[in-house]
Amino acid sequence: MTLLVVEVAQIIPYTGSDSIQNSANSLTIPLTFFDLPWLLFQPPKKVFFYRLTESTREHFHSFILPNLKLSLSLVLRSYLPLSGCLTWNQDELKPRIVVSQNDAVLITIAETDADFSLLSGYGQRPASELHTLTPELPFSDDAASVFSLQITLFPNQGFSIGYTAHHAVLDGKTLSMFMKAWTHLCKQHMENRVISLPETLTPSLDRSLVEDLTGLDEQMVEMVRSLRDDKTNMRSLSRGPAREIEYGDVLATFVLSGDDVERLRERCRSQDDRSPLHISTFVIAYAYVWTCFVKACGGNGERLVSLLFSVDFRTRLVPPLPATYFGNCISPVVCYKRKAEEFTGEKGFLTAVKILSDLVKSLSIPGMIETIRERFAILFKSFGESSQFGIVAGSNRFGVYEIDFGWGRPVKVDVINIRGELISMAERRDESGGVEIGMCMNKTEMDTLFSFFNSGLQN
Ligand SMILES: CC(C)(COP(=O)(O)OP(=O)(O)OC[C@H]1O[C@@H](n2cnc3c(N)ncnc32)[C@H](O)[C@@H]1OP(=O)(O)O)[C@@H](O)C(=O)NCCC(=O)NCCSC(=O)CC(=O)O
Repeated sequence: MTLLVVEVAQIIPYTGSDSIQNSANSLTIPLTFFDLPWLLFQPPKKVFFYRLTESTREHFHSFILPNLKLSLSLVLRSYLPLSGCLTWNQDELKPRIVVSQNDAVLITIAETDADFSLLSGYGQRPASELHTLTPELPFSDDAASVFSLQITLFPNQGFSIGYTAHHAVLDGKTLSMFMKAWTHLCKQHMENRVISLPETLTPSLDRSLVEDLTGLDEQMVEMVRSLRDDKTNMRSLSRGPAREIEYGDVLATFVLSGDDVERLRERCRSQDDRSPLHISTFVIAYAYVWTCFVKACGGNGERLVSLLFSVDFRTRLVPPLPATYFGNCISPVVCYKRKAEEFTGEKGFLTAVKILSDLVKSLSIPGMIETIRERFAILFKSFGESSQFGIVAGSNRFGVYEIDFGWGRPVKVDVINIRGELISMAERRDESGGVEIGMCMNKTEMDTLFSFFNSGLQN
């Protein structure tokens, strides 16, 4: 495939015709202890595919692109931090997001001759081609961009919107809310309606809502510093290199229908009717794909494996944060060092369900936030100690298939920064109750995984 960059534009938050309003586009907000550990992670990358019957170059450049750009500028007015950057001054404990007048979101406009139907499908797709649909997110020691976009035309087929975001600035829930807000304003603009965001899509930037009563900010900063490879610049905002995509890697989407989930739920109940299990769609889907993955990896059954997922604490804090809180309000929960053979036997799926069920149930135990630093520290220490470390990006609650700019819902949404046991999850596009699971690995491993996945559903 070839990808031609047509334009690199900067979109600044809309200020109207009144130049005095420009000063309203300046902002400084500190990171919280929820944000700080994510300085050590690679940025999330997602691609939304939109199929269009009319996607000639002419229509794309004269109609679609101007509407996307203008509505982006409009929505950035409410989502100012996205146009800024992270900085970490010598006299400050922690980094902050700084937005100055005329700061902008970098947007790359490209055109590709790749096969839209292939890349936006569910089967095995070349990971290297999918990666070309998301932009770089510039960073240096002194400053790191927060958010960048790439809009790619597949002439006469459709277009994709890919983003790369700084994880220390916002989590998946905020990113989904932003995308929905952008679509909301795009549709209002195209229909010549009054431009305004509903409360549910208006972010709350109020950092005073996240109280640090026990010095967690300082503890998190210390932890982040101790884990940096480069000890010469303790305030560096550089990140290590992203995991290389390997030649021959393919990304595929595994689907569990609502009926599949229900059958798997029944399988748990029939194997264990004593323990009160938390058998949500999320638990069933993660447990099922995890057991298939561990089986597909083969190898020594004694090897140690761990599994983790992120929890949204907005509704779990006392008092809760607004659902519209902008930033990170997530923290991982983990089951460490189980033997792989626990997941490969007849009761492997039930074992995984019980572990995940216990982790979800543990969330109601007081002290989850007070111990957040210790829990992250143990996590970072343990990364190298397990052969496989299951992690879920995304969620089956983000409603990504509702992200419709006015030309129809996306035909497909993919998390791109996944590989191996870092998997992604989303709800099904055309059915409530099911799940889509993204995975990326080499083709031979993927074939093996597919066969475990499909045969396991037929039992
Ligand atoms: C901890 C959890 C994973 C546990 O999920 P569960 O689904 O098992 O448990 P739960 O208590 O939330 O929901 C249990 C049941 O309650 C009901 N229920 C609860 N909340 C609901 C909601 N918002 N919409 C619809 N149903 C809901 C459902 O019936 C569900 O069962 P049923 O489902 O069977 O109907 C989740 O609560 C959570 O916090 N999810 C968000 C994780 C997150 O933000 N990840 C992104 C990380 S950032 C990232 O990765 C970057 C990026 O994305 O870009």
